[in-house]
Amino acid sequence: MTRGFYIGRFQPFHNGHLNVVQRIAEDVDELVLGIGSADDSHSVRNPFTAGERIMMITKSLVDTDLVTYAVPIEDLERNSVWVSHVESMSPDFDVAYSNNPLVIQLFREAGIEVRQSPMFNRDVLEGSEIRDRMVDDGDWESLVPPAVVEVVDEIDGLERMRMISDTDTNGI
Ligand SMILES: Nc1ncnc2c1ncn2[C@@H]1O[C@H](COP(=O)(O)OP(=O)(O)OP(=O)(O)O)[C@@H](O)[C@H]1O
Ligand SMILES: NC(=O)c1ccc[n+]([C@@H]2O[C@H](COP(=O)(O)O)[C@@H](O)[C@H]2O)c1
Repeated sequence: MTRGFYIGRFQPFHNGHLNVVQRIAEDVDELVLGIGSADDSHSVRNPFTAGERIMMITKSLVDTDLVTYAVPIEDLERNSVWVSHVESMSPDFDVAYSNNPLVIQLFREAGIEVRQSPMFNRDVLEGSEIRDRMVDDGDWESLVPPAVVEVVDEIDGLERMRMISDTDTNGI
């Protein structure tokens, strides 16, 4: 039995992340999704809470043939102890998945195998691009799983993002 660990901020969980999970499912029996920067929300880069991201991920993966766990991981001031922090919060895992250079470095220094995945449609499947479209009334719905659209609707997420964006722009 192999268990993987895939870390991201998932702001929001999009079709690029879904493709990565589907690819990882070919390698492992179980997957922990680490919800990074779990302590941040209501900001331009991190509009959604950890709980809201858990809803997006859990509902999006309900039909995936993989046992998954979503685990919130708060940020720390000290990179040197971040891997221990992750391990203290997560079910044990055998291999980590990330394309983030700092994450790769920290896991490798701790002796944990890291696998990178190819980027899918990165010109549009990128959190910042999708968040911009959500604020600007562009087409974002086609870039995320349908369950994410439902969650954003349930929490009135677009209204929140526009408020945050206005506040940020006006410096209030
Ligand atoms: N389109 C994609 N294809 C494959 N991997 C992706 C894609 N988008 C993001 N990833 C990877 O998923 C992990 C988590 O990414 P993250 O949650 O930061 O999303 P992001 O799209 O890069 O968002 P942001 O623009 O907010 O940083 C990272 O390792 C990232 O490289
Ligand atoms: N010191 C730390 O708290 C630390 C170190 C490395 C990565 N992280 C987090 O891991 C996540 C990595 O995800 P992304 O690949 O989506 O950036 C982010 O939430 C990032 O803040 C935190």
